[in-house]
Amino acid sequence: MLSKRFPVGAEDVEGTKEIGFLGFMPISISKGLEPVVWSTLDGAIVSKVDTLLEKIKSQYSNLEGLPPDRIVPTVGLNIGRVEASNTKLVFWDLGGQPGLRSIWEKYYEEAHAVIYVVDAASPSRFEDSKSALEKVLRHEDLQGAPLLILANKQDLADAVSAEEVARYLDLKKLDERAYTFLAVSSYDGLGIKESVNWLVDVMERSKRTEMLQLRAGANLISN
Ligand SMILES: Nc1nc2c(ncn2[C@@H]2O[C@H](COP(=O)(O)OP(=O)(O)OP(=O)(O)O)[C@@H](O)[C@H]2O)c(=O)[nH]1
Ligand SMILES: [Mg+2]
Repeated sequence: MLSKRFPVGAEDVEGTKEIGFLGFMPISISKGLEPVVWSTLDGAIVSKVDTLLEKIKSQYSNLEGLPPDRIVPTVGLNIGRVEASNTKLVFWDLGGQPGLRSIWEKYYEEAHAVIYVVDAASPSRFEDSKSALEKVLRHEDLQGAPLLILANKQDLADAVSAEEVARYLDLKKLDERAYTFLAVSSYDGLGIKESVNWLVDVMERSKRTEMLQLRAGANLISN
């Protein structure tokens, strides 16, 4: 279904179910600098998606993930493929810097679920996280998509809990989609398996997954 628009597609692996695609919607701000300015590599860049994706990949394969000091801010798109609970997952990691957020919506239509990563150790950025996420959720192409919000960086002493992130984000009108807030650390792996399990479970039961699979089948037939 994706192959026309994206270089990534769903390949079949024997014994696995194709469950689909997840949008990683990171928030990352370059403190007033132009987003594509690479000098923001000094740690001013905020949230932690590549690091998280590498951790997920290493937990679900025998391969070592990239070490955090080799990870640079995402300017285009990173793709991670993982097999968990006999289910094949494809993660799209999109850059979170403000100037890059406009490309997120190109991926909404075909996303089965959304993971939104918040830097739980940076409360000063919660307001921006909240407004960017509200915009994501208002988009009609993401209707009914399950939402996993991760309070990342739990290895840091000043990180707030998932409950506190939930309170700060104070999301309204989420009742039509499955969602949850979970605490994770992309450094030590806390909460990662629980997060992936939640996603797989919810996606398997989601009407949106059903709708996307039907549409993919119809596209195959018409081609
Ligand atoms: N302490 C701690 N630092 C983290 C964690 N996850 C990521 N970082 C650090 O946060 C910085 C940014 O991480 P990235 O993974 O590049 O974040 P990103 O959201 O992909 O950033 P963009 O690609 O710019 O959207 C890096 O310095 C990481 O090492 C974590 O769980 N704990
Ligand atoms: Mg990134």
